[in-house]
Amino acid sequence: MTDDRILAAARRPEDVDAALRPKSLDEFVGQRAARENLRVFIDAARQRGDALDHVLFFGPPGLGKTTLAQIVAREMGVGFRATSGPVIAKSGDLAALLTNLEDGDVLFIDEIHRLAPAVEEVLYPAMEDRALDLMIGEGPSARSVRIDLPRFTLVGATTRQGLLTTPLRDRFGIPVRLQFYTVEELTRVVTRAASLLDLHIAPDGAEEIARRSRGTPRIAGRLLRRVRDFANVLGETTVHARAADAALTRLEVDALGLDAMDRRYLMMIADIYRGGPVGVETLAAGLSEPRDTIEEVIEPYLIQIGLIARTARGRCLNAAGWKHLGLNPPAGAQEGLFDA
Ligand SMILES: Nc1ncnc2c1ncn2[C@@H]1O[C@H](COP(=O)(O)OP(=O)(O)OP(=O)(O)O)[C@@H](O)[C@H]1O
Ligand SMILES: [Mg+2]
Repeated sequence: MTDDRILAAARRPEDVDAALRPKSLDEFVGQRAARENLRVFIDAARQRGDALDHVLFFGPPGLGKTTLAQIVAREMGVGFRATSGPVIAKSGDLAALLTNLEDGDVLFIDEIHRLAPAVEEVLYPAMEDRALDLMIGEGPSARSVRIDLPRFTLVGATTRQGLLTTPLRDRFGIPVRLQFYTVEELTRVVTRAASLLDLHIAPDGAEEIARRSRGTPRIAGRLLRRVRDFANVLGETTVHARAADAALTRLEVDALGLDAMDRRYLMMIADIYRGGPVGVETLAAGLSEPRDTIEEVIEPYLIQIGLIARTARGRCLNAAGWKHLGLNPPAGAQEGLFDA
């Protein structure tokens, strides 16, 4: 279900992200604080001729974590090796990866919150001392041997910073939280992507797509492609706001950029739970969606734009949420408590 959503922020095969990926920090739109800090740390490391300290990127899907990881390697002028938490099954797999790195390389571990505990243990001395502790032999005669590793930078990415163990989190010298993009930033992302796709788009057309992209560049790129399809079929040479709006409405992306799944989620809180509070497990069961999807993909943006609130007792619909659904909160609903 979730995979079919045009607005799902998770990567899909047809996204061909690579074509639209910015290749340098200067090309990368938005995330100003993160960009400026990275620039300083990269320049400093280069001046010292040292590897960059380990970097952790965290934030909702599609905001540019993988893209920034690649940019870090490029700006440092070093090699880039990529893997992901669930792929590294055994500690030996990670040991093999680490011993094969070249001096200064970036090792990118996506979904780093999903590393097996035994694998994570190998990572600690590797990150801290650039060393690998290997056990040789078994039983009473077993002993541990320390192997030195090349200098390297671990770049981790996660959508769930809260699921990282403290020892792992503490070993990243440069933690970077990615934020949802503003409409102005996404307008630049759309304009840039359109020119890479050889599509003429009017400023109001780019802004219309930007406003409906859930603060997420990946979604902006995807919506742009679908709008392009409609424009092609209709024989429009330049995409204006009206054409973008017509295409997005047909795709059931509403004025705030919410899709059918978001509206089902909001309706469930409104209709069945009178605005909440309602627990996330209950919502997950009612919507037949995994709890992770609700928490990582659906909720962050709805919270960001103030339609719902996450409280200790569960999720509540805010006044703006009721309004967006075109409904009035029932007398005595909880929302007023959280809107102030
Ligand atoms: N700042 C940006 N400017 C322009 N395009 C961007 C920017 N950030 C991301 N993109 C585009 O958005 C898409 C998704 O980015 P990316 O794959 O880096 O996201 P992610 O955070 O790694 O997502 P996930 O959590 O699913 O792995 C890519 O096509 C990329 O080109
Ligand atoms: Mg990624």
